[in-house]
Amino acid sequence: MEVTKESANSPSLASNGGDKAVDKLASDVATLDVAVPKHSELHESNYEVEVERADPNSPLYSVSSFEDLKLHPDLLKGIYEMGFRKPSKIQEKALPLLLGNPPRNLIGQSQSGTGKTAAFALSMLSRIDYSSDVPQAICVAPARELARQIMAVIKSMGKYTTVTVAEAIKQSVMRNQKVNAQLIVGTPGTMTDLIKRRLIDVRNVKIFVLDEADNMLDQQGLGDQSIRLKNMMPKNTQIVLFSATYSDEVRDFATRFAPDANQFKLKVEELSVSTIKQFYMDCKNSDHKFEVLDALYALLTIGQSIIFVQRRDTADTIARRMTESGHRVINLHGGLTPTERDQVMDAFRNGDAKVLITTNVLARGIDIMQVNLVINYDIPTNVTGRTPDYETYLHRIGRTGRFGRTGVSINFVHDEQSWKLVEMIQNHFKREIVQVPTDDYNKIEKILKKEIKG
Ligand SMILES: Nc1ncnc2c1ncn2[C@@H]1O[C@H](COP(=O)(O)OP(=O)(O)OP(=O)(O)O)[C@@H](O)[C@H]1O
Repeated sequence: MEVTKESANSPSLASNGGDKAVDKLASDVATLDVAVPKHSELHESNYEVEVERADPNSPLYSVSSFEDLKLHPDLLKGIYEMGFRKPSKIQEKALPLLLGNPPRNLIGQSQSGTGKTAAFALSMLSRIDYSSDVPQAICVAPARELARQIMAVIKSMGKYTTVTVAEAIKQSVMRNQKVNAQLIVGTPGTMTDLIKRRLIDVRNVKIFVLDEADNMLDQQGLGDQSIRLKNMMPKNTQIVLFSATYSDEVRDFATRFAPDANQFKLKVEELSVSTIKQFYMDCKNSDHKFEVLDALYALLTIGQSIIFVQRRDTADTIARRMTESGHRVINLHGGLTPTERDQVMDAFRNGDAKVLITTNVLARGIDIMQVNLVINYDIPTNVTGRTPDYETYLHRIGRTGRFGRTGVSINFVHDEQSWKLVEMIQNHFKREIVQVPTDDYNKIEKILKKEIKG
């Protein structure tokens, strides 16, 4: 099998494009490492991606180029400058359907970290009439951090267009100020509020995107807001839903929310990404979990990691105890103010902080290439605590292993119930969750280093 060469220094970049301006830009950017995050182990990471992409069964595999997808040359410039060379499978398959006329709704599903954001961002940017200064594309996501991240992607992709953009998240809009941007990304509460107060005029909206759509339709409050929002849009608005997961019930609801949609579905055994290795550690009791965490972080110095807990107060406690123990950690949950949340997220994103403790608020969508370890300090469960929250589990571990890179996830088990939950998760996704010892740190170090390095 031939391995596709895709490093940022590839000389063959955009060689099949017809547009001179794009070719020129492609050769200009060929020497730039624009897509390379500050702290990544670049060469190994790119190698992993190349190998993964050569496999036709990989969600990153595609036969076409971005030029084949008939994107506007200005958008091609933007995506090449981001370091993208070839579409992923979901981008290759969804973009032609999303851009077709008359516009048709879409319910998209693809594994975590496989480029869904670009698929809907490029669709929004392609649908806008740039001569008209009114809102035309609206996107909502369940958390402010995710909305901000989507906005950053849109700004990069749209860099060579004249698109005007705005964020509809708490504290982003001045009181009573009208939002005239062509493309608006936000959280459903603030978006609803601004539309209701006629600060966003939705009469010319052509495309309405729900990222993490299953979550947006499923959660009580969010679901009602999403329906309300949809009802505010013009009748012929193209509705686009994306997620890595749709439980059967949500899929049913989604097909009513986005009628007559083109659909992409994954089978359950395709859901988890093979490059994310899954482990569990058998702790003696809930106190022992902290000791194991503490010892683990005395070993781990590579890359960045996220520790997920179920409750805000646990996040605070773990953060305090880890700090007392001499580790540098940061902590983010819904109890912080918007400004605090932004500061914490920015510190993690730019690599100033290496260990982030958080709740499910960051389980979905957050894309930071250098995260190579996810710890489920608490296993995600449904309200009863008796069954796993399979979707949240998949999204949480999907914060690592982005776009074909390797990653490790470790589940902490401390009693029969949590052990059962892990077993149920293993059976559900049909992927092995391997035990690592809690008492042999040499062995743990070896296992983790091997997997984290790929
Ligand atoms: N065609 C491409 N070539 C190279 N990198 C890409 C390409 N498409 C996306 N990426 C990169 O892959 C990473 C993951 O993409 P993205 O965040 O869109 O994943 P996702 O499918 O939305 O994941 P999640 O389900 O976790 O939300 C991003 O860093 C993005 O820049």
